Amino acid sequence: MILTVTPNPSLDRTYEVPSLDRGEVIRATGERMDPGGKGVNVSRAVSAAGQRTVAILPLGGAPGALVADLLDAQGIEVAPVPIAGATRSNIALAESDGVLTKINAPGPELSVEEQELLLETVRVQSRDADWIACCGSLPRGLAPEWYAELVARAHAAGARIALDTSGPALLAALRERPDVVKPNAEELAEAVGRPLSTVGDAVKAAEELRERGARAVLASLGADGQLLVNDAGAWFGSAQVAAVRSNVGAGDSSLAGFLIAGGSGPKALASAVAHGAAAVQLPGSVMPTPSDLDPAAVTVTAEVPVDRVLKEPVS
Ligand SMILES: O=P(O)(O)OC[C@@]1(O)O[C@H](CO)[C@@H](O)[C@@H]1O
Repeated sequence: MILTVTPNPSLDRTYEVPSLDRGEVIRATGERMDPGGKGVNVSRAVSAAGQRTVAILPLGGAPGALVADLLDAQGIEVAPVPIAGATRSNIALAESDGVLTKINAPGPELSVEEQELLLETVRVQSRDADWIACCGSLPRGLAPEWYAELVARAHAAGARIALDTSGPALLAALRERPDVVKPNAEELAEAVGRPLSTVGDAVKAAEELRERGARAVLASLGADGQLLVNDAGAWFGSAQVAAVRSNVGAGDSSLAGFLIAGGSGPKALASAVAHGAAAVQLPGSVMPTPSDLDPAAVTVTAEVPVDRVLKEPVS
């Protein structure tokens, strides 16, 4: 079973607009609502793959009730933590030329009691978890060390941890040796405090995260592909993608692909790449089902193209 923890979930609202004109009233040509937050998306992708998952998330207010309804409609098992504040709504503005602008709200503040209940819910649910995926930003009230605490507790209970977060929360958690961390290129560059211009720069940054405690690093490099670095070596994976529709949730789909394929080694990387490539070709944060995957379009190699210049370098 893959357990996911999303401390700061969201009601994701996507508006399709012809173009973004600042200061103008913009009439949307389409809109959709998805239950969101990175761990929630991982659960949606795991469930779409036919594997068991439970999503732990604080839920409150009308947006929280909507998120619960949407997850229920998708058949996702949820362990909700009721909170007094209202779950945030995150907005995505998708322009017709494919450019997407996202506005992520800070989310509600969790009281000390709610934080405790969240940790207790993780403890109870983690009993039959093979993996616990801890994903996304922390809501107000949770200290940057919160994920570190969660990793320590989960390891003590014998579970493996996949962590997808950024900034101080990522850095603080490294010392507890998460089994895999999943930064994107920006998060990787931020973590090591230097720009990334080549695939080799990303390999060096991933090695540095391993030196600081991560057992494995699964880094998504956007259109360039994905990198897996662990104690056995480094692999690079990429896929042919016909047309990108939305990259919202693509990293979450990748992490789900990685975990459902065992969570280590090149086969899991190939599954991560296939899931990420399928997700970007679907609208909003729709997660792929097995029929959306095209494993034949995926290449994974141990000959990492270290000199390759990134299409989307991080300065
Ligand atoms: O603010 P965070 O927690 O970093 O990210 C939240 C979020 O952008 O991540 C998901 C896509 O990965 C969306 O469903 C959601 O809106």
